[in-house]
Amino acid sequence: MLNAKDWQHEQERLDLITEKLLSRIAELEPEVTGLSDQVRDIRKRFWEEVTVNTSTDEDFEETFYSIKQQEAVLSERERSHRQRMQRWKSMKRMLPSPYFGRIDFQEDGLSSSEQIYIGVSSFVDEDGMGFLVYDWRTPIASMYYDYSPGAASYETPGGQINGAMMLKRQYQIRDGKLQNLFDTSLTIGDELLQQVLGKGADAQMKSIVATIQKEQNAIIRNDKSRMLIVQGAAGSGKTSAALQRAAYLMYKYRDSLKADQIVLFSPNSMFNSYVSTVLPELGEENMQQTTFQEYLSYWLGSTLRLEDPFDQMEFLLTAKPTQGYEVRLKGIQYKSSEAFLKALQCYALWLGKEGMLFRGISFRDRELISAEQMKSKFYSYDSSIRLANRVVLLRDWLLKELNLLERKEQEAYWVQDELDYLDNDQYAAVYSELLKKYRREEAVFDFTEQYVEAYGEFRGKEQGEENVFDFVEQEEELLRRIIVKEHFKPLKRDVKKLMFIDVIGLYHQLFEDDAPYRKMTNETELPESWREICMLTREKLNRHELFYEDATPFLYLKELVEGARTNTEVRHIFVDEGQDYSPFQYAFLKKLFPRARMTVLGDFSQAIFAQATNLHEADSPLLRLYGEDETSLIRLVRSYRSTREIVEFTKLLLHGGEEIVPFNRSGRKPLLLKVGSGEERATRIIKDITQLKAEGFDSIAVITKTAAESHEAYEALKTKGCEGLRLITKETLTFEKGVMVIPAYLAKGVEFDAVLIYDASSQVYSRESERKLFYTACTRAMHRLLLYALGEWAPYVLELDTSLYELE
Ligand SMILES: Nc1ncnc2c1ncn2[C@@H]1O[C@H](COP(=O)(O)OP(=O)(O)OP(=O)(O)O)[C@@H](O)[C@H]1O
Repeated sequence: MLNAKDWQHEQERLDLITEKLLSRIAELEPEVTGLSDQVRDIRKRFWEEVTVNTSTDEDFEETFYSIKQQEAVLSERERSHRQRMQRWKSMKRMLPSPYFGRIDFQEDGLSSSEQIYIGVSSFVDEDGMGFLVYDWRTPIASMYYDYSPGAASYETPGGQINGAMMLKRQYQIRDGKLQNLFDTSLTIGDELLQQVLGKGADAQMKSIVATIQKEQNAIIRNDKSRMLIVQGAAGSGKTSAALQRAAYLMYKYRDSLKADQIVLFSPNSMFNSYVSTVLPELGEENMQQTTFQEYLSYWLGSTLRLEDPFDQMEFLLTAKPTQGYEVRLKGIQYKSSEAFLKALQCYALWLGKEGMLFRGISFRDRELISAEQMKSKFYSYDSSIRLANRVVLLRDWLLKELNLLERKEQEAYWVQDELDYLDNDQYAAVYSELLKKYRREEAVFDFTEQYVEAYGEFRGKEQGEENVFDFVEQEEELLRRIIVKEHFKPLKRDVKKLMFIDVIGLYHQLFEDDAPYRKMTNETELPESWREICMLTREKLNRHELFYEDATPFLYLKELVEGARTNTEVRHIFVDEGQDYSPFQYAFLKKLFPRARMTVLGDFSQAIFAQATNLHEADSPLLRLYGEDETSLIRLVRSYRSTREIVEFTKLLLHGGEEIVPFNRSGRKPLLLKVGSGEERATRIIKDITQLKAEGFDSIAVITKTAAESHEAYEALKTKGCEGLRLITKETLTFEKGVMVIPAYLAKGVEFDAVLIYDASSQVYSRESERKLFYTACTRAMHRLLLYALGEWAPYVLELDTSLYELE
């Protein structure tokens, strides 16, 4: 056990490290500022230092090397400045709490053990030889997360190092003062973890480096698999593990991996703000963060109005179970499936033989090139050439045709009209623009020869009047060319953007009827109500709109026809809330980022979208995406977010199907309250919120099923005088502490001190398909969970054993 002497010894060491840090920071300070001045200075005087002389070959060579040398000096200074700056910043960040852990490790064959202190960055002794603090991401530090005292080992590039861990100690240090010390045995610091988890929710997610658990460490440091799937219970630290993993990868591959080569797909923009501080807290730059919806909209551009996933969700949650509802649901399921993906691939093959649709090119109400002409040209190419390559051939042919047509067009009447309408100033402006362009970039014009002639005439005119007539003639011809060229520019631009392909028509064509669909796609098993699905899809497309479930297939088809627009820069993709993506969307991501590794984190028990993907069962399409050998699956079953009482309650909402082990932190049982009226509920909720605030909870969410219910709840609570209440909608960009009303699907991934389920009655939650949404809402609670019902309880609550909750 720790005694006063140990404590004193540790405080002394801490003081020593703090002193060293302070002195190194002070030492670097003038250098850091001085160096940036130097770099600025060199940049400014760059050309003063090089002698530019190109008279002879030797002079030229000398100039060349002088520039090269100056460049090298500059980049060396810049690099050294960057490095020092980073060191200086990391030491400043370490100062309040230089380390959080220590292990004493004796390597096999050595006679003594080494004390290894672990912190958010490394801190090396002045002589550069010894580590005073090891970065948590170093190989040796991994033992801190993986072992209890006893036999231990770690991997290095040179092989495995074995030995014995004699001690494992944890520290809580604040502002350079030792607050607490724990020697741990079995798991790391249940005591420290208890303290960390007992705290209140924050507006921003925190890093967990001091208390990473062994199974989380396996996720963080896994760099073998192309695909890493993490199926983890609610609150098991999936998001946390993902963020520390990004930090780990940036450290391990710091020479080759930049922050913008990692992309995180998150469930919504508010979540992005919630997690955005973790990496900077760890001294790393943020990775790229986006949502799948954002990505789709970006690629779709303005061609079609895209429904957003939350509107899709709202429809599914609020629509009555009419036939239309069932058809939409069936459509979503089919369009999300691998079967549809295969159907589209077959469709693309079929298009290689027949059925391509083009859009004719028109100009001033005349068709210049018809769709039929394009089609016959397209199918005249060798059929063994890939579809997308034939599209390129057609594009080049169209550009040539347009050049010919452009030349012909110069004689058209409308050109004469435009010429007549040019006033003198416009003439002069066009002409002087012409001159400037000519001088700058002769090659811009493909009629240089004539221009030079005209230019010559112009000079002639300046010298004498004889050549005026010639010049005017030339000038008119040039102006005609310019006028037509300007008008043809958008046509050519559209051709370059492949807008002559009727992608909407191609997608539409798929949904025309039963028999053609089978023929075009080789599909044998059509979903139920296929005709109705077709009709619904066509109606939407005719309005130039796209259902959310159609967006990925539409873009996929576009890629198949036009060729893939892949991103080869991105090396790692993280997909959080991965259960909410369809197999189709995964296949699309893989195609878009062919050089990236993928980390998918999710919980099938929280699958709230109709297109959900099971992440870990044997038949999961995710396991097939990169093949078994390239795939690792890690399961997290321990839940850290909620108290044991809340976990026990929520776990049984799922019939105990998933294995979930609560972390041993106790609190009050969930409270169930039946209310007689909406007014009574509002009054009671306000009273409960006041009480919760008085107990010190400052992040409180009233969770509803839908956005519509959120509005209703917000109005009801406001009318009754609830102060400081915020309404969270899909447009909300930042996550803040306080009291809020939020629909369950937007609360995904975030957490609150207390959660109040606005209406847990069977009037609101009755469908079996909404069980997971209800579960997701309840699992957002860290310390307190309160449920209200106007009428009978939802069936999932009625099934529960009454010992799991308090009733009022
Ligand atoms: N090793 C850990 N040390 C300290 N806190 C942890 C640890 N692991 C998880 N937590 C905390 O548990 C909470 C839940 O973590 P996180 O949000 O990462 O879980 P999740 O699995 O993504 O949850 P969900 O799927 O329910 O959204 C967070 O407050 C996080 O800080």
